[in-house]
Amino acid sequence: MAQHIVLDRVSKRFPPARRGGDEIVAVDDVSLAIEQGEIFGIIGYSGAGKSTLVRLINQLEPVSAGRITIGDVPISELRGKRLREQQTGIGMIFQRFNLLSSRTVAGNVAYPLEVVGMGRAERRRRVEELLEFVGLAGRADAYPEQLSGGQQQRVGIARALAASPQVLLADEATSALDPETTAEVLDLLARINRELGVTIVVITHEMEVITRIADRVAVMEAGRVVETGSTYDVFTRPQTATARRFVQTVVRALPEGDELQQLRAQHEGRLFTISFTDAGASEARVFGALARAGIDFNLVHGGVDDIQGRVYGLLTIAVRGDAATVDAALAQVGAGVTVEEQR
Ligand SMILES: Nc1ncnc2c1ncn2[C@@H]1O[C@H](COP(=O)(O)OP(=O)(O)OP(=O)(O)O)[C@@H](O)[C@H]1O
Repeated sequence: MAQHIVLDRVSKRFPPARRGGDEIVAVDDVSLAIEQGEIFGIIGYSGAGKSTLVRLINQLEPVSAGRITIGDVPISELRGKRLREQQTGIGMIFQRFNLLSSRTVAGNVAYPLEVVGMGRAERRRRVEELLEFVGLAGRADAYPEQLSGGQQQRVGIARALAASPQVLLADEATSALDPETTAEVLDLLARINRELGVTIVVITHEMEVITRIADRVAVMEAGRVVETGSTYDVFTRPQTATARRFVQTVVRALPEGDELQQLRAQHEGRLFTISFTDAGASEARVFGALARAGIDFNLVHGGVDDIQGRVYGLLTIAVRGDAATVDAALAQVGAGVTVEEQR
């Protein structure tokens, strides 16, 4: 796939909050290549620099160092009219929707089209088409306050798509929504990506957003990108402590410390952890091998997760029976499933 948004050693520094204080390095020497047509997630703790990074991509903030290109346009080097032209090719949606309360739904969606000077009749057609696309065809004359949060975000999305952008930036776009509405908005973003081929960058602290729609993910910490990879790889094999902490909130982790002690106290026998990815293997092979050998076991921890539609299993079982028989049975399990004893 072609590279679409490329950050080359980008930094953003803000002046110190107080006189004599330290300069704030919000983004610190970040290099990143986001591919054409992918959904790219950015995660990290509050203050890690995610919002700043996104504001650099659309140049709401100038970079302090480095270079950003979108397609073949060096956007970080443009100013004035040429920058504004490029910015219309980048849509943005926000956590708080940022709609104009004095304008109707149609008026909000039309706003960016008025700014670029599109004529009234064409504008009307485009607004209709956009509202249809986001599933709000009947609500053109409503005011934002008459809509649910999910509907307001769909207006925000229609407005962001108005100028047919090639890039859509979503800054915590579902963080103010309930789980059901979040799922609807994520489905809409996935559809925009699939049907319109728009490259989407999502910043979020909600890991479900990433496992549901992001093809790849970057983990930020203190202004730096500390880890990047496919969502599946980062979530099944996190390399940094920060990534591990995020991943564990959605993907079941191995029992450790107190939890492991408790499992030992509650269950007789040896504890084994079974892990497998989506290469056609599953826990059924382990269960089958134990059952055939007449070995008694039960599932005590973990489960099977879905990451971007792919399976990841990490489960712990307590196994009772003669040690040699258990070892022999587990030796039969074969490739694709890893079985490890928790000692
Ligand atoms: N305009 C600004 N002036 C000064 N400091 C800023 C400005 N914008 C951001 N910062 C600082 O830069 C750092 C990164 O902030 P940023 O908002 O990008 O982080 P974030 O990861 O998006 O966090 P959150 O999820 O809380 O928004 C923080 O220390 C923040 O206080």
